[in-house]
Formats: sequence, C-alpha cells, structure tokens
Amino acid sequence: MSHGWGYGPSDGPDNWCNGFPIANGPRQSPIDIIPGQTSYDSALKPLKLKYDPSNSIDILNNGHSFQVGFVDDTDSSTLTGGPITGTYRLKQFHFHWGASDDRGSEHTVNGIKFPCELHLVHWNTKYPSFGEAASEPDGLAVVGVFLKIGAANPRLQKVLDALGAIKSKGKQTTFSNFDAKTLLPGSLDYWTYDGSLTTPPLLESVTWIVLKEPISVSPTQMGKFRSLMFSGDGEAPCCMQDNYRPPQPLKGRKVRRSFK
Ligand SMILES: COc1ccc(C[C@H]2SC(=S)NC2=O)c(OC)c1
Ligand SMILES: [Zn+2]
Repeated sequence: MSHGWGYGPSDGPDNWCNGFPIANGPRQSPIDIIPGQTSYDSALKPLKLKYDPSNSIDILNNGHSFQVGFVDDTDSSTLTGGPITGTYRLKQFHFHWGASDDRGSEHTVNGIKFPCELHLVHWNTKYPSFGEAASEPDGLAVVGVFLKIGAANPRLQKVLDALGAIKSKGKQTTFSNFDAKTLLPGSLDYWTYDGSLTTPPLLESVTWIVLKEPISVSPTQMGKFRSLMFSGDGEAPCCMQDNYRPPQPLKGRKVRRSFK
C-alpha cells in the first residue's frame, strides 16, 4: 500500500517534506496574513468572477476534503481581473475545517484562525488543461474565503445538504445547477501573493487571492462538515476534520492588497 499523505500524526503536514521536498520551498502556502505589513497596490484591478450555475456537475469526497466539480471546457465560469492577466476557468471548490470552531482555516490573519476556509480553484487558459496548468508558476488562481461563526448561511446549506450522500472516501454524486457566486461575501476586497497548492504535490503554481470579508457559518453547519469521513467504507472510521495545513514561512514574499 503506497504511503499516502493525510492530516494525522504520522502522515500530516510536518511529514509531507519526506515525499514532497518542495514543502520547504520558497513560495509555499498557506501563510499568516499580517494586514499592517501588506502593501496597497492601486494597480490591482477589481476581481471579476463570472460563474454559470449550469457548469456545476458533481460533489465528491476525495478522502482529504469534499469538492464540487465544474465543467471547464468553455469560458463560461471564469475569473479575470484582480492580480492576474488573462482568463482562468473555475475547476472546483472545496473547504478546509477544524475539529472545533477555534481552528480550521489554512490562511490566518494576524495569527487568528477561522473555523473554515473555502477555496475556489481556477486554471489559466493559456495552458491546454488544468493538469498542465497546475505545474506552471502562473497556472492556477485560488480565491480563498474565510468562514466566520455567526448566523446560518442558507447558500452554504445547499452544499451541506448534499454531504449525506458522500460520507465516506470515494463517494460522489451529481450536484447540478449550483451558483458558486452565492458563496462570495458582499465585498471582493482581497490580499494577494504568490504561493502553492496547500496539499501534496504542493506545486508552486498558485496566485492566491484571499478575500478580506468572511462569509457566515453557524455552529450547526460546522457540525455538518465534521460528519464526513476521511475513511472509505470498510476502513477504520476516521472523522474528516482538521484537514488544514498551518501557515508556512513567507521567505521574503510581499503580500499586496486591493483596498486602502
Ligand atoms: C494538481 O493537484 C492538486 C492536488 C490537490 C489540490 C487541492 C489542494 S490545493 C489547495 S489550494 N487546496 C487543496 O486542498 C489541487 O487543487 C488545485 C490540485
Ligand atoms: Zn484547499
């Protein structure tokens, strides 16, 4: 059985460097965002997110998180503007969360952890496919959205209601007509920096765009995330929680912001 990676004491983030030496590379993610040390860049454009709900296809428990997949064979669900040039297509979104509400996000702000973080993954259409883009320094753009404990989020609930069908690793079901824009906060103000995938293969191919404004999630809704399993049917049951990589060294990188 090949030694996979996970989030446990023996296969977790501190051990990923054994199989993936880039784990100690110069542009690893996530990072701790210190707003007082970011630079306002007036040249940064507003984010333009155009998502077609008819592009959503399925929802999958991949054993590390769950992801909602999108058809990406046309420019109907795209990210343009912001810090990027050209057109990036939405491929999937997924989340990271904690075993309790005091942790779970990958990025932190002034060292503060949020209970959950949403990642909307896009790939640069200057490359022929997501797979090829994923290994290019400008291949991917991920929009990160923090979730903060508050009122129940009815738009998020539509996603959570589908989790019952994908409880264990490898389970997948259809998930059509979902508008990913409904998961975005009112403001698209953002921080941006050059980083990486936050799980193996940890490729340094991500332009990170982390939104300043969180969306809300209730404690009960957080419980729904934690009802998923890392494990597959017939394996020792293991609750899917604390599936986050902690902040990595900035190594001289600059974090820019789109707002004054
Ligand atoms: C090309 O191979 C991969 C592998 C894993 C992920 C998901 C990781 S990367 C991230 S950001 N958050 C996550 O959990 C990918 O997403 C783009 C791409
Ligand atoms: Zn992620």
